[in-house]
Amino acid sequence: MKKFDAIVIGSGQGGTPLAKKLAKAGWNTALVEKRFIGGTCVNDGCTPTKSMIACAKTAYTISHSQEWGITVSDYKVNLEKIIERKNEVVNSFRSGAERGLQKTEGLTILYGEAAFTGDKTLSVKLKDGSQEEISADYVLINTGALPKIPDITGIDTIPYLTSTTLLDNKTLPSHLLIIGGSYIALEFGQMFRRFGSQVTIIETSSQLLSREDDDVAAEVKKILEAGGITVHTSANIKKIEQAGNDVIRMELTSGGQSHILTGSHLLVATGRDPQTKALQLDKTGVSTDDNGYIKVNDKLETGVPGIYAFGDVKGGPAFTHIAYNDHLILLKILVDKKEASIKDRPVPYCMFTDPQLGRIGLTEKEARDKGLNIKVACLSMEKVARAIETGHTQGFMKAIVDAGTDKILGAAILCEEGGDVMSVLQMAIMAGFTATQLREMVFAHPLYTESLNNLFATIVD
Ligand SMILES: Cc1cc2nc3c(=O)[nH]c(=O)nc-3n(C[C@H](O)[C@H](O)[C@H](O)COP(=O)(O)OP(=O)(O)OC[C@H]3O[C@@H](n4cnc5c(N)ncnc54)[C@H](O)[C@@H]3O)c2cc1C
Ligand SMILES: NC(=O)c1ccc[n+]([C@@H]2O[C@H](COP(=O)([O-])OP(=O)(O)OC[C@H]3O[C@@H](n4cnc5c(N)ncnc54)[C@H](O)[C@@H]3O)[C@@H](O)[C@H]2O)c1
Repeated sequence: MKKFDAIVIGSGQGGTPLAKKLAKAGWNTALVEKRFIGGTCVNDGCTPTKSMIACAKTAYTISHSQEWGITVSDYKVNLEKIIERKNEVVNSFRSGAERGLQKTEGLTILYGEAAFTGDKTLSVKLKDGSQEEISADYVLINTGALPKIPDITGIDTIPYLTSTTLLDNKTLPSHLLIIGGSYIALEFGQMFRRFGSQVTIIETSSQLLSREDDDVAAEVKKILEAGGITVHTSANIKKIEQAGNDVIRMELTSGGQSHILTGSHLLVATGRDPQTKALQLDKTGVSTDDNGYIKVNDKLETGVPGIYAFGDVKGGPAFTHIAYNDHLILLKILVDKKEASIKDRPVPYCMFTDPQLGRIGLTEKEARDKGLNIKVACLSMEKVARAIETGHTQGFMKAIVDAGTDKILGAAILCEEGGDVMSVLQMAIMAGFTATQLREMVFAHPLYTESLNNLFATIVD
């Protein structure tokens, strides 16, 4: 049995930098990865989707070029080329990360699947079929999540797609049915609509993006529908079946009415399940919740001292920047021997539809549910100079302000580059700036951020 100081399982956005930095700090470290270096973000998530969304935006701009006074007589979407471009970006990110790991002294990479045999001992089924037994004082689990498939009658009889397999599907769907109405459904839905597919989104909740305020969700729905996407909310899918070659038939109710939909392809985008099964956690004292997520405390430690879990596999917000921040917290605790915790850290995020939805802090609903005395600032993008000049007037900016302290509690920025505008507000929140300070701050003209002056002017009594 080979003995290490630390074993990191999974090379996601947390595991890769953590393994590298532990080794650089002098820890004899092993990194176990069963698939590709880089994990979900690089291989199946952020990188490939954002690369393809950029192509979809180009197609959209060309198809609407008349609005800018430019005539383009013809254009064609070449999905194979788009996938090729996406693969080039993914491969460059993956091989860059792999090279960085390979040249790190004190780091052993094991390409295989890890399973616990005891609290601090693991068996790795290597890709060449052999087995390696390893142990360490510290085991750090970063095994991520996989698409969740809901229990719907007939779903197992059809060749459904997931966010992973759709990325390499070289046939443009004539009609893409999408189950789910959150980030994955909306980013892929708009992307494929812009590539030329007919798209229908089927969501079980009463609104898209069920965690967001209803006015934000309604505006997103309006924008998607204006782009030609059909949306069913409050949907209950009764049955799915293959109804002949390339025809998928779905029976559902939505809004109290029965519907029969037919499509050429089906994307299942109903959330993700943690990758904990293969780990054989029953050989350890590590416990999971009812959904299989590993239970950790605010310091990311499981019930077994020395075993930690971080990133998506621990549950909570599933974003790359959260997995990355988890690794920084672990480094502080393990290497620097300092106090650090995930408690009360900001959780910004951005949905990469067009326009983007940048989000930070409390929603209006969350603030009201907490009984806070708030003011709500809201500015339509139709009143923003930069948006009018560039022709991006869909959406609005909204901020929640504490009526007593004038401090900003949260924001939803639904506009072109909404993620970046949200990040400016995130820094303002962290710095403790007031709404009045932002209303009076000098921003360069004509930027989207300049409109923060006008956004906060909407709540002046
Ligand atoms: C389509 C899509 C788009 C997304 N877009 C965004 C976005 O724009 N912004 C954003 O912030 N987030 C986005 N996300 C979420 C983001 O990708 C994840 O939150 C992030 O990748 C989680 O990283 P992680 O380090 O927890 O795990 P992962 O990146 O999932 O890595 C886990 C790794 O562990 C390996 N592994 C699992 N089990 C074992 C085992 N037993 N032995 C060895 N190795 C194992 C896996 O092969 C994998 O490589 C997106 C996700 C998807 C699916
Ligand atoms: N831009 C980003 O940051 C980004 C982009 C994509 C994914 N992600 C991450 O990936 C994770 C997974 O995303 P997701 O969109 O799959 O999951 P999600 O958990 O956010 O949403 C799943 C949606 O599917 C719906 N649903 C579940 N079962 C259904 C059914 N039977 N019929 C109809 N609808 C059903 C739910 O009500 C929910 O709206 C997210 O947690 C997110 O953090 C992030």
